[in-house]
Amino acid sequence: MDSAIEVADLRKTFRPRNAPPVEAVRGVGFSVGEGEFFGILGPNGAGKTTTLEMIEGILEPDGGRVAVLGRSPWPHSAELTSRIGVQLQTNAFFEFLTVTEQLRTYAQLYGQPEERVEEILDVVGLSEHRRQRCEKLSGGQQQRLSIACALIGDPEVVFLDEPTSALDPQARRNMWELLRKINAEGRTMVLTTHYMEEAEFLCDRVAIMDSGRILALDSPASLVAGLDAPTHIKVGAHQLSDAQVEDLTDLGVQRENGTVEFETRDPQALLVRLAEAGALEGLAVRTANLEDVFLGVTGREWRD
Ligand SMILES: Nc1ncnc2c1ncn2[C@@H]1O[C@H](COP(=O)(O)OP(=O)(O)OP(=O)(O)O)[C@@H](O)[C@H]1O
Repeated sequence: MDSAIEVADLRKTFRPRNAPPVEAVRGVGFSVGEGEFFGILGPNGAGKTTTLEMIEGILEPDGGRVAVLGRSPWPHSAELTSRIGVQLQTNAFFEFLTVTEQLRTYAQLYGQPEERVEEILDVVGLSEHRRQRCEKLSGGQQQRLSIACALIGDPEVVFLDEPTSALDPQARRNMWELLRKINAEGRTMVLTTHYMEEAEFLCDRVAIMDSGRILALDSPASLVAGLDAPTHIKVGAHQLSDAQVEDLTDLGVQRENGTVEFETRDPQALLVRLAEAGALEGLAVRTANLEDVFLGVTGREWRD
């Protein structure tokens, strides 16, 4: 796969006037293949936005190299700008414009024909709201409009900074479907998120970032498989005597709020024995996920 983005040893330190310097990005490197859906996952303050802005050409790096479609994004080149799409923060819309007027303005800036506006309204599912003023849209609709602005120039690479923050779970799912569709058109996607589930659902590969560094990078499935973590099986505690719990315990057991949770490396055998004991009520099985990967690489619990 040819790469759309190459990043090597990227660094940025902020030097606020009345506060100590903040080393936001401390030597980050990765490449993103053409057509890949790439995610940067990390908690608040990990350095995701700073990294993204240096790749987009919004922020000048202190050190390291970035190439997007074979070109350096800093200083700005109009040629590169026309080939990338950057999702706007939703509060960055032109004031007092309707959805159509907003998109028409962007279409003109990108030298796109008028028809492109209708096309994009359809892609992001905002056709019905075309005459609505931007500030009157719901949170989810505003996020869709910001993605429409990023797509209007028909970009090869699309950058999304936490595109589903502040959305309710249903709107988030709808947004995931939209982002998948955009990626399926052959566009390279780079997304930052602090939602594990989002990274797991959307991304071909994920870089886990914390304190300005990338601590792990692979497909979500490989990151989880690499952990070799046990499976957790939970059932209602009232179904088992203490002796039975002791007998069934493999790696460990935890009791909480009327449940008993076993940790095991042989979930199949444990499930059979629980079935034999007639103790499957309230059954919940949890295999390892990216949360466990984060714990594994940082030693800290993940908090959204
Ligand atoms: N302009 C700035 N001046 C000073 N410090 C900054 C500036 N921008 C970011 N930082 C600091 O750099 C660090 C990384 O910030 P960044 O916004 O890149 O993190 P993030 O992973 O995107 O977090 P979030 O999910 O909260 O947006 C944080 O400690 C932040 O406070």
